[in-house]
Amino acid sequence: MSSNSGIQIPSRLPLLCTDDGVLLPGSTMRISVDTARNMQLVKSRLLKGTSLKSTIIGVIPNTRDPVHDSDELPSLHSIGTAGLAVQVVGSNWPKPHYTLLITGLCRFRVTQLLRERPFPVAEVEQLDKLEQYTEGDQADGELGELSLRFHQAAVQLVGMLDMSVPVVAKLRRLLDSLPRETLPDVLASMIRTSNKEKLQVLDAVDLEERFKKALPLLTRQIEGLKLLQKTRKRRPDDDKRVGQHVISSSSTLLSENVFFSSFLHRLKKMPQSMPEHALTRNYLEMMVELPWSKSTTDCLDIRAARVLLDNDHYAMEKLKRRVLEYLAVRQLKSTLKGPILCFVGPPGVGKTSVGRSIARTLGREFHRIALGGVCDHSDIRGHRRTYVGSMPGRIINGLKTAGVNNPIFLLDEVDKLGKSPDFTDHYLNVPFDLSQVLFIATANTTATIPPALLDRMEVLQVPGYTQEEKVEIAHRHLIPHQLEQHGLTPQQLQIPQDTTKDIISKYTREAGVRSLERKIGAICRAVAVKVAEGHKEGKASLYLSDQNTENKEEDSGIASPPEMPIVIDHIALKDILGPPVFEMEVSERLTLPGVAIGLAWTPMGGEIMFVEASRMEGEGQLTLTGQLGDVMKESAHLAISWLRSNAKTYLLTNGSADPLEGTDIHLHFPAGAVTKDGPSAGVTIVTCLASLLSGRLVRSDVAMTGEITLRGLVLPVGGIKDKVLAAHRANLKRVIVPKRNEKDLEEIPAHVRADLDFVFASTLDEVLKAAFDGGFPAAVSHAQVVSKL
Ligand SMILES: Nc1ncnc2c1ncn2[C@@H]1O[C@H](COP(=O)(O)OP(=O)(O)OP(=O)(O)O)[C@@H](O)[C@H]1O
Repeated sequence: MSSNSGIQIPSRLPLLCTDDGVLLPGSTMRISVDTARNMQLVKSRLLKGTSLKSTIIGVIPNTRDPVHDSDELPSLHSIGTAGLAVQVVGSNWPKPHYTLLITGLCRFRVTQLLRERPFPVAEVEQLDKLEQYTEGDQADGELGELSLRFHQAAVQLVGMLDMSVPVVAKLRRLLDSLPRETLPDVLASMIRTSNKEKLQVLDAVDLEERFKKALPLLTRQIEGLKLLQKTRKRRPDDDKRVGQHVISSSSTLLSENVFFSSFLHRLKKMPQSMPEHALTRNYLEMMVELPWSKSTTDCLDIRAARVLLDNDHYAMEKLKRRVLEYLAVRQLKSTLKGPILCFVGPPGVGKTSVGRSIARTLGREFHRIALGGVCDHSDIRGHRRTYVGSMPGRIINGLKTAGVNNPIFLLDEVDKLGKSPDFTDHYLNVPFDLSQVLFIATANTTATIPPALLDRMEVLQVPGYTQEEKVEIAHRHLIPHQLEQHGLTPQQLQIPQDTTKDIISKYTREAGVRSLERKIGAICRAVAVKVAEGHKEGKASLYLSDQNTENKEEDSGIASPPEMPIVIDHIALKDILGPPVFEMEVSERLTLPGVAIGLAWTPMGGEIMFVEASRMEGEGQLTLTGQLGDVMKESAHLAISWLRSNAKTYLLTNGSADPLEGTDIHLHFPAGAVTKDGPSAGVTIVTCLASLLSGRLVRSDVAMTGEITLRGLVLPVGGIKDKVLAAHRANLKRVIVPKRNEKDLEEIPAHVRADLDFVFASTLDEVLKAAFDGGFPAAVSHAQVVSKL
């Protein structure tokens, strides 16, 4: 029965012979292609063709044993399914082949084989009317009764599955929306059936016969399920597993079918180009899989939340307090649209893990969206659907992964975004209600967050940790966590606090605790090996005298258990982690005039920064190296100008009116790979140059920060807490900070403050006095001044 109206498939179709499955109309199947004929078909029809027609091919099941190497065309089955190739993926591994994603459209019969090479092409007769799927009118008589019974059985089957599995719920909705005559094909390809049984359904050209062939398959599945449910002990997850078992590979197929009718409808009207079809198909699939109305229920108990946050995180009091306030407000007024919280701080200080805890306290799904490296809006908002290879954006993909419409999204590294994102998805092109989603953002710095986005967020600073805080975090969280990860117990491995301090100061240099956690992991691995090997000796010797212990074991023939607990002392630490990576280098570098230590703030936390200067004969030129930004270069020029104009006061003239006369100065900021900018190095540059010009050494235990003016004033700068912590980490004793930053010291833990001698400077004169032993200028014997003025 050839169709007179609606969509007609071409009367000549290239034939793809499949060995591994039967494609039925209304289902989607992946077909692997590697025989010469099929490969040829893909190459010359699917990859070269541009019209819609060229993407429709005939898929014929191979009913005989495949004879791959033979040049003979296998005997072809006379009935096949016309399919639309929606995706072609090629690969050369393990051998050249293509994988096709094909959606079945309708049955056809081969009336005449026109040619066999390079791939078979046949004259075909279309058997199913395509538009019958869209009409959906109910049949009467035996057919009507059969279709009713079939529908009831299908409903019964779905009723036995767990409705909370999204794919099952989808299937349930489908059963009512799909025309009944499509059900035999759709269900036969979803439930467990052999290829032979599918073939019988395919061969049932007559609709009534098709219902008759497919109904027993459905009934068998129902009986099988009943048996399975009876014999299994009823555990809570059972139904779910059964559900997944039955419809395991059918999710693509389901979504395919929901919109199958409208899909075909659009197919009729669409420009005849293959990419458009593939795109529409992917789009529909995405639309169906999105959690439009599925959500979790918030279960917020502020007291429990506080306990959980405290249990998960040491210190970070300010942040935890703000998070609790935020949650409390949400609890009181759930409709309130709070700000987007943005945690800003160096890597490894627990920003992500606080986000995770918030999700746990609320009982929400958590999904992290990495924005680092996103340079294009389309990454977040998706591509317009009309582009070939277009994809939905990360937000929409995240929703699909989370499976609910109210997850917590952690927008990681919003500072690495080029521009301000807008969250309407281009690909979806219909608004998805994101009002239920709770967004939390993280960033290393606010400086590069797009202003429009920063405006909508409440920034919460998460500063780096002091050495003491790190020791606590290590002993309360990181060590127990790593022990558990490596299957060890505190009775097997102990890391004393002194060892932890050594790890922190000699093997890591970071504001957070990420490397620290990694080093602890390395220790656990080393110990786990020893425990598993069943060594006899514990402590340091465990790592040093492997050969002896092995010999002893060989002698006795039995591996004896290690002496517990294995305690990691300094020697064992060195054995496992190697020689210390960071030795204190500060004093060594300050043995010549023209070196001073500044304090820099970077997105990674605070750092000490050396500034070096040297002079040579020349014409008063200033050379700057070390990847400096414009602001930093300006600071250098300001510093030179101020020193020139105050040379007399500080006895720097060295015999001429201008200390730079006949002299070139080279100012270098080591660690050239890192771009440095900002005004806060001003005081350090002045000190470094004053040292160079005076020939006096800067105190080796002093670090400083502050912006300067031409008139020698010291202006306040940012990042004081991180900078002071860096100075403390480097074991420096005196820190010179701008007077107007004095208030910022409140944030610094008392024990750190107690270790340091702070000098609050409002003029450069005060800076220089504090930076040099005995003040500046002091009676310097070699700086005999002969003023020409
Ligand atoms: N205050 C803390 N208490 C307990 N554990 C912490 C604390 N801070 C960090 N950690 C632990 O340190 C590890 C790194 O933290 P996390 O990944 O959350 O850092 P992050 O700030 O998000 O880093 P990034 O910005 O690089 O993603 C985690 O295992 C986390 O649990």
